[in-house]
Amino acid sequence: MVSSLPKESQAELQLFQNEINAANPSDFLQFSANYFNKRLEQQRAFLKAREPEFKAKNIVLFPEPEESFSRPQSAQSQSRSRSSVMFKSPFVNEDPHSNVFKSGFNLDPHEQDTHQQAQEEQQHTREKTSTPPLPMHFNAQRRTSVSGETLQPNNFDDWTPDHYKEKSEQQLQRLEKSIRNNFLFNKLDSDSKRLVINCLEEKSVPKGATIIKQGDQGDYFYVVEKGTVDFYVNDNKVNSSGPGSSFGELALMYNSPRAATVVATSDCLLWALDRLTFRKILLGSSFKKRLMYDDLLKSMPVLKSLTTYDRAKLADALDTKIYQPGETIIREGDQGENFYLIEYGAVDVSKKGQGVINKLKDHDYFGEVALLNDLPRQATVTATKRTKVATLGKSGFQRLLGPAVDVLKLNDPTRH
Ligand SMILES: Nc1ncnc2c1ncn2[C@@H]1O[C@@H]2COP(=O)(O)O[C@H]2[C@H]1O
Ligand SMILES: Nc1ncnc2c1ncn2[C@@H]1O[C@@H]2COP(=O)(O)O[C@H]2[C@H]1O
Repeated sequence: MVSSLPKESQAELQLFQNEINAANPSDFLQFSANYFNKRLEQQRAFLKAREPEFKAKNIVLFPEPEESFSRPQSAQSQSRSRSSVMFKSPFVNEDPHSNVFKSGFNLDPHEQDTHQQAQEEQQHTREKTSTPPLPMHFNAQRRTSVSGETLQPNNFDDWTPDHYKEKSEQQLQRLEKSIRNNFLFNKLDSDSKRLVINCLEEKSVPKGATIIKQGDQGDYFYVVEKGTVDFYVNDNKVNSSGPGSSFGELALMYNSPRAATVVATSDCLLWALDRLTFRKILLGSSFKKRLMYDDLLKSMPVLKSLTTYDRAKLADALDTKIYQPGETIIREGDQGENFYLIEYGAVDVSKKGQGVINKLKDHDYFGEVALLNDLPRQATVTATKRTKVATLGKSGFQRLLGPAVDVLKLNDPTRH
């Protein structure tokens, strides 16, 4: 860490370091460029929402470019103004390299990995450092976009949060209680959290009212402050939930029709977040894992029987690990703790006295035998290439695989 830097910059570097440790990217520069542009976008969105507040204090966050250059200025002041107000990212459209970035940026979904632990560390670090004061020459207008961001399909440049309304102290206290244990909000850094909180709209719903109808288009995501709701899929009750829980994310995430009908089973007080803010802020952070693992989970034949909802819940529980060639992932005779899905790479399965008995690759799985049968590991699994796996802990394995467990049992390689 460069100790001469201001405290905020040091905190920022620490966050970055955490992300790097967790993702272990093979293309460091690509990863870094994406990371910092994302941070810039988040900061921009946060400030855009608070623009009126700053205007009232005569602070211009988003200066008009013409304004900056139309007034006659001394050479000295002009050059100062150019560098401070019109700072231009090297990745703007006119840059000769920009086409390279535009066409080649979505390289490898592998580089967008983030580890839950790192996110929690990030949250922890940010919680400790309050919103940094604006630097003297701060310019919120600076360009941020470089890549086709797969996780955040719309561009922040075109977006202002329409539903932004500073909450009263009393509302904030209530909200703090409702979202304290909601993992979606715990994943947000403090700026984004504040932005989301101020974009939430309060909605009272009487007992018996239908809040969401299966098949409808998605408009809002909901957090329950008070009351209880039931979920119905094709008229069958599948779930219920209460204060602190949230629902209505699937249609907004996947641009799909509502997957369930949601009915209030008591008078409810809800907080609603509009579709666009949800996609801009929550999708890329709180639901990052769902998007990150979506392709993998969809492509695995063993998981074909899972619904979108099941897959989403499963993705929430996954973690990523990368193994280098020659590394042992599972050792025969050990206790089983995890189930593994291979995102990419190759592994050998071997048994004492028998040598290699199986070879597995992209989109195969392993580690299920010990968990299904409560046995020690039945074989050793070793990476033969750089291998990236998604891991699911024992309790998640028992809770979240639903009908896929029957398929795993049927395919158990030790059955005969
Ligand atoms: N078993 C379930 N299947 C589908 N959706 C569910 C289920 N249980 C809860 N839900 C929630 O119900 C919501 C209905 O709207 P969405 O499809 O947008 O998002 C859905 C989920 O948040
Ligand atoms: N023929 C095999 N015998 C035992 N395990 C195998 C075989 N082929 C693949 N495997 C995988 O190797 C894993 C070793 O750990 P588990 O016994 O938990 O689960 C095992 C299976 O997922």
